[in-house]
Order: sequence, then structure tokens, then C-alpha cells
Amino acid sequence: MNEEQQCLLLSSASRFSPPKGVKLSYGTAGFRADASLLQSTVYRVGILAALRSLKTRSVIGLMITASHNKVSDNRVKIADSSGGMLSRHWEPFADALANAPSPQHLLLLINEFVEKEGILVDGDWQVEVLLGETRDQVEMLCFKQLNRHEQATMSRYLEYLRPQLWLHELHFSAIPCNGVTSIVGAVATDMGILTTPQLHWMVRARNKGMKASEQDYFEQLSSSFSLMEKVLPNSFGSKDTGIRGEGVCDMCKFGEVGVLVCRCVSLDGDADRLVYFTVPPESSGRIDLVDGDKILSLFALFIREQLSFLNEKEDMKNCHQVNLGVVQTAYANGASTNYLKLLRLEVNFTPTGVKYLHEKATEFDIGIYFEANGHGTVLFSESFIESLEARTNEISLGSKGSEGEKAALRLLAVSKLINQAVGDALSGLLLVEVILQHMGWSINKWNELYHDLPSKQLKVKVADRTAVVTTNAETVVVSPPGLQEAINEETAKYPQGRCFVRPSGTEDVVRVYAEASTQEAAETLANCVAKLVDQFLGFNSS
Ligand SMILES: CC(=O)N[C@H]1[C@@H](OP(=O)(O)O)O[C@H](CO)[C@@H](O)[C@@H]1O
Ligand SMILES: [Mg+2]
Repeated sequence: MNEEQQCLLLSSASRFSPPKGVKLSYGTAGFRADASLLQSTVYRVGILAALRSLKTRSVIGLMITASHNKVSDNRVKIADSSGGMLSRHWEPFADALANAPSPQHLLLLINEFVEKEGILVDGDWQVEVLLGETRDQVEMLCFKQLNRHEQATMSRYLEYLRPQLWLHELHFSAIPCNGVTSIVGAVATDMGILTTPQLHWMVRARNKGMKASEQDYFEQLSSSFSLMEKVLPNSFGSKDTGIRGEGVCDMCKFGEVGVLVCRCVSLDGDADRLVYFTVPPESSGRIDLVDGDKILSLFALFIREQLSFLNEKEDMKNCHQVNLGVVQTAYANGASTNYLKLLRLEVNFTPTGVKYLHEKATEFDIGIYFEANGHGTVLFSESFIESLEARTNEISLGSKGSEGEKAALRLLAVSKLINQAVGDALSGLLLVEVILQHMGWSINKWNELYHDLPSKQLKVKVADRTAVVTTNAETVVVSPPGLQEAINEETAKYPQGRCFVRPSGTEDVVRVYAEASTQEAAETLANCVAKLVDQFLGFNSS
């Protein structure tokens, strides 16, 4: 790096001192900490984004979000050149940058890394970083349509999923700009208040040379939703469910809860996950949750049906066997996995965190991934999209439109509707809605696809959660020795028992998950295993 560059980095870094005595780590979803600790990290992630832009010769995104925990608990993360998560290969560098104790250390680290990665800092690439931020835009929609009892139930539920609000007074958006522009010539483009998936979508679109504004995002959602409606079986969009392309985009823009034909959908604060639920009449406070596993199952069922039309004999020509895969984590309810296997689908498991699921899903022509908590999307390979395009072009040349051709149109519309960069609650809910229309299903019918096994999740505070090391998609503990054997022994006592423990990637706890044939049994199993974790790793263990 030349002298001008080094001076610029040293002087701007000196304005953002890292917090003392805190070790930051680029976890499952970026850096996450109390807002008061994040200023220097946000600045340094700006540098990271600019370097990533130089390395990949593409536009990079930087997103600041609230989380599902307390108000001051915030995150900063990168949207990589593909629109996906930051390359895992760069995470250790991200950690080192965030934790560098002084501007001099920071400069040294950058120099070393730039050399190791062969990044041309003084080259001719115009660095551009898109900045996005979530804020307190969320207001419950249609809440007033519910009666008092239903409102109370929903409020309790939302305590769990409630988006937390970004702290305005910190003016974070200026800080990542400082980070980005401490690389000479780099430009930070403030895209304003967005959902996380919108920023990822924009980065992907920009790097593919496509139109990439927020308006373009909504237009794509709207037009592909309308296209899906046009190829609904028998109806050609004549049914009125109250949902239309443009309208729904307005309705759900930063919407937290929308009530769609007696069904409710809940989005988290940065709108990268969604779950549905109903409040059954006279349910005395109970809600029926339709979670990410059921969304995945609905998508898988629909796509599988379309593929079977696509592969019908008359349409076999020019069509290779399509490789459809689904990806879950160990938190997926066992009943959902059984259901997917009954559909003869290939079910794959990865560790928790969308970066793992997403990566696995890219291995298929169509890869569907979801976490039970509603993070997920459907990925289409480029080559499969090309074959669909070729197929649908034949239709515009005057063909009558066989089921196979309509299936190709539907799948192509799905690939445009559902966000190809990351899980996106807005596009996810539109896809759910149009599939329910296609099937002619109510939420109850959908919810009946299978019945969840009773489950229980607990958190255990331990002295050092990193002492828990797992394998096999986090289902087996390899360290501390003896813990897995003790868990096995306990689990064997319960019919349909399944239990695993793992260190959280986002909180300082060990999580315990248990399933069994009754709720009581699942809770007892979870409690017993939590005690085991405490015995092996608690503050009093030695
Ligand atoms: C059990 C669970 O829901 N874990 C969540 C949570 O991760 P943990 O590593 O479990 O803290 O936050 C992640 C990021 O939002 C999300 O991807 C994941 O599904
Ligand atoms: Mg989120």
C-alpha cells in the first residue's frame, strides 16, 4: 500500500477505538453485540467490505440490523459478491480486524492480508459498497381486526419474534462510510432503510448487471407473483384472495404481521425469516404455528409436482433429470424430515446457520433450505434456469401450453419470485400465498401435512461454551468426553426420543433440543440433558 493509503487508514482508524476487554467474532450472522460496543467494529467492517470489493472486483454490501433479542443488541454483516454471506475463508480476517487493539495493529493486519490474498490496493478497480440499515419501521398491520383475546395471544407470541429497534442516536450509517472510504477511491452508496434480503438482492443484481434499485426489487416480486397467478390451474387468476402483486408488496413492506385471509404471518425485524400461524377460535391462548419446516414442505411438495409435469413423457425431450434437494438442520422437527423422506426427497443436514444451508443447497438444480425458525429460500442453478427459459420460449412461439410447459412457466416464475441471494420473508410469503392458491388450500389444510413431534428447547449458561465440540451436523458431541454417552443413555428412555446439544453461534449459551412422543416427555428429556450439560460444563464443574 502506498503512503497516502497508509496515512488515511491510520488517521481514520484512530477515531474509532475498539472496546476494551471484549472479543468480537464474525458469527453465524456477522458481528453481533450491544450497540455501545459496535462502533469501531462497524467502521472496520467498512474497511473489510472495501477490501472484499477489491478482491472480488465486484460490488459488496454492508448491512446493519437489529436482532430478535433486546433493543440494543445489533449486528453488522457483509453481503458478498454473489449476494450471499461473506466467504467463510474471510471470517478469520474479519475477526482479526475487529479485535485489532490499535490503528497500528490494524494497518499491519491489513498489509499482511492484502499481500497474502494478492489484493491490488493501488489498482484500477472502482470499489463500491452498498450500505443498508433496518430501523423501527414496523407497525403491526391489521392488528385492529383481531379481537382483544386474539391480540393478547399475538402480543405474547410477538414477544418471542418481535423485531428489535435500531438505536437512532448512534447514526451508524456514517460510520461504515468512514470505513469504506478509508480505502483510497472507494465509494459507499447509502441505499437507506431496507430489509436485509433487499440489500443482498441488490448486491447480487448489481453484480449480474441487472437493475438493482428497491423499486426494481418490488417490480420483480410483483411481476413474478402475477405471472404465477396467471398459470394457476383452471382459474387463470380469477379467484380473489385479496392479494395482488403491487398491493401485497406495499402491504408487507416492513410489515411485521399481516393477516391474510384469517391466517397470520410474522416477519422478524430485518425480514429475513417468516413463520405463519393461526389463532384458533376458543383456543384459550394457544396458537397453531406453521414454521419454517412446514414452509419448506409446502415448497418441496409444489416443486416436486411441477417437476413431475415437466418430466411427463410428451415433454421429455431436451430435458435432463432434475436434481432436487432439501436442506435442514438438526432443529427441523423429526416429523418434517419423515414427511420429506416419504415424498422420496433427498434430505441433507448441515450445521445451524444459513451460510451452511445455503452452500449445500447450491449443489442441486433446485435446492430448498429452511431452518425451523423461518430462515430459508429456494435456489435454482443457472443451467436449470436456462433450460426452463428455453422451454418457456417455445410456448411464446405459439404452442398450446401443455402441463409440462405450464410447469416450466411456474418454476421460472418461482425462481424470480423467491430471493436467490438469501432467505427473504417478503418473497417467501408471496410464494406461500400463491402456492396455497394453486393448491386451493387453507392454512389448516397446509398445517395438516404432518403433525409436529412435541419438542422443547432450552439454553444453559456454562463457563465456556466453546468447550462443547460437535460433529455430524451438530448432532453428536465429541468433547467434553462422556457427555454424548450420557445424552444417549437419557434419550433412550423416551419413545421417539431425540436430543442434541450445541454451543450457540450467537449467544453465550449451550442450546439443548429435545423431541419425544409427548410434550411432557420432551420437556423432561430437555431438562435432564440440560442438567447433564451443567454437570459437565457448568460454572461449578472442574
Ligand atoms: C436454534 C436457532 O434458532 N438458532 C438460530 C440462532 O443461531 P444459534 O447459533 O443457535 O444462536 O441464530 C442464527 C442467526 O440468526 C439462526 O440462523 C439460528 O437458526
Ligand atoms: Mg433476521
